Amino acid sequence: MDFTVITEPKKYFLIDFDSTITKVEGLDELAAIALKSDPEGESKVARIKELTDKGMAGELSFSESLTQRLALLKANKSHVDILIEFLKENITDSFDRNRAFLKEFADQILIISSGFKDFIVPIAKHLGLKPENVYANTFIYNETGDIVGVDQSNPLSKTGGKIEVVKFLNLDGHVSVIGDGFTDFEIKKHGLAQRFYAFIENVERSSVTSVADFVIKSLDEFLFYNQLPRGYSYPKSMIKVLLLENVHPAAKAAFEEQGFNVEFLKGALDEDELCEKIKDVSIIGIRSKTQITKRVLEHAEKLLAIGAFCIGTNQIDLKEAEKRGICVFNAPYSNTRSVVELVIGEMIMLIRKVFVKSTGMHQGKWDKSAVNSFEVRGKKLGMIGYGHIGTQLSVLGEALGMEVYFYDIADKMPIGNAKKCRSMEDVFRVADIVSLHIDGRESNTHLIGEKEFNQMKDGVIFLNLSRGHVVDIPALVQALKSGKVGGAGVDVFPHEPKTNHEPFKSELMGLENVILTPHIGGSTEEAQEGIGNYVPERLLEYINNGSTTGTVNFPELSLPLLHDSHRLLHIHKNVPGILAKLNNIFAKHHINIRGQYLKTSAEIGYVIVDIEKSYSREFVQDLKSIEETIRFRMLF
Ligand SMILES: NC(=O)c1ccc[n+]([C@@H]2O[C@H](COP(=O)([O-])OP(=O)(O)OC[C@H]3O[C@@H](n4cnc5c(N)ncnc54)[C@H](O)[C@@H]3O)[C@@H](O)[C@H]2O)c1
Ligand SMILES: O=C(O)CC[C@@H](O)C(=O)O
Repeated sequence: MDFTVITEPKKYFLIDFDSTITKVEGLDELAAIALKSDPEGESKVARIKELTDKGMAGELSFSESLTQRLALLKANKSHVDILIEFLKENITDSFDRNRAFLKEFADQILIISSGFKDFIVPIAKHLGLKPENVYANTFIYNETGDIVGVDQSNPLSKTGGKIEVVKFLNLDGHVSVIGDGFTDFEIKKHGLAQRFYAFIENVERSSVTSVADFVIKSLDEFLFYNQLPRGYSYPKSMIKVLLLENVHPAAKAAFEEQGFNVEFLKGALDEDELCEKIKDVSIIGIRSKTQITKRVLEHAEKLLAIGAFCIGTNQIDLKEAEKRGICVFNAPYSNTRSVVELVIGEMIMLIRKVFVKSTGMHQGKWDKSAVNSFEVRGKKLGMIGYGHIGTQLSVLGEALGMEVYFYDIADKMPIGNAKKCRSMEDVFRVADIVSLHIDGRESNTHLIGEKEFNQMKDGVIFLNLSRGHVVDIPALVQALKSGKVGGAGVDVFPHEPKTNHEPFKSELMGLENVILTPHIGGSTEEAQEGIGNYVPERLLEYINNGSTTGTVNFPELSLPLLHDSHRLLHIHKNVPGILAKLNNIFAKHHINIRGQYLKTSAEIGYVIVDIEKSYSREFVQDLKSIEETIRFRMLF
């Protein structure tokens, strides 16, 4: 073989091809293409894959694995052409998004592969790499184009071939090897490279990762560690996302698609567990059970954003999060319809005594009677809280022929014929059905107690699908037992089990005409899917672009997409003079500003500056060292 000896420049990147530059093993895919119409094709392909794995894991000598695979493969030139097109569609994601690096460093990037030049060279060209830097095997074809063997004079067709090739290249400089196989590690093992990076974006082999200097989930990580030009400012695979409380799988998929490192847990975590778990988490997704307290936030050194996969955010210390520069998002609309439908269903069941009758029937009791069973038509529906849910219920209630009354601490415009009341008491005095739709702010704790129940009509139907702590439960129990409240639907409780495996306990259990549901007002497939898409979109917009659209605790800014610039995101304490300090640093370093955005709240300021791509490390250091800085990020 005639290998050109490269001595310049000083840094070399030796990269494996199969399952590293592409998502798949070329020879396995060639087998699948060639054996597509072979009746024993599937078992042959499986056998070929098994042999590939054994070769890559070092369990079978490479030449043995190659010989056995080729014997099973009945391929020809036309199959190779199909394979090339297939591989173009299956470039590993992080290689695809870092084409700029591949092109810029093409002279220093060498593909060292036991695969075949026949398909590697076209892919290398496709990525802007140099065909002359591809070291790989070649097929031997007969005159009709069938693959009949491999060029045996090529050292790469033999066990230890990669070592021999790299020895021959005699590279004078710092050599890094990136690959998924044991034979890649062997280059380093034989002293021919300074570092071996086990590449696990496509496949992870413990025999390889256990011997690696670094295990990298993507090329982004390699480029980040080595401070090389890259498509992402920070590798997404190094950003940990923790999703709790069984949020919809769409959320997990949304983060994984972009290469984030996602951990998904079905239940909630208690404060101690969360304090431990949150230390290396950058994004957390929760529902209503996980309490993100001040103490939890004190442990959350890396946390950038919180996603509440629900409406309520009272489980999060929003002020503390803001102070720490952690942006919180929720899903204000996606489950409102589901709650409203459950309220309607429950009030009909309760006012007709359907639930009591059904329970009786299960015990063999036939009670055909109209006594104390009513229609909702013409009844007065009283709501406390007239927000997203209250207003929707107002419309559906009127559609059922009810008269709607509401009280809200904020000045809300009545929808349809709904009547605005001046106090809760005004609502209680008239309503046949009282439904709570207030938020869970702390001051609403025990908003409804003995005094409030006494203000209601005798036999009133009472519904709480808002938050558990807003009702004094012993007072409700008393009101139900005395008959003051004729029936109740309760979906939310002061203490709710963390998971489906924990038992539920409440003084409301066993009472007549009481529907208890396990906080499922928003738990429909439709609502959960909607939330599972909506919240990750907001979180990703923030992480990738800096936009805080829809935040519940941050200055809200919708930013244009980043184009041909670097974006600086500076979160600081809102005290006078910060903008001047920032601008002085820009002036000192002669930075050309392309766009600047600022929004403040009483507590913090959020400044975004888009600048030209060239600037010094000292400039970044100066920005970070502004005393009032809470958080600083760069995006490109
Ligand atoms: N059961 C469930 O599964 C479920 C599902 C979704 C929402 N929720 C809960 O339902 C509640 C309402 O949700 P939303 O989307 O309509 O919220 P929202 O923020 O749109 O509306 C809440 C309204 O309550 C008003 N309010 C707050 N305190 C009040 C008080 N003391 N007196 C009168 N009005 C008061 C606010 O001004 C606001 O208009 C929230 O607590 C939410 O967490 C529960
Ligand atoms: O799904 C949940 O855990 C909470 C649902 C509901 O209470 C909400 O706030 O949206």
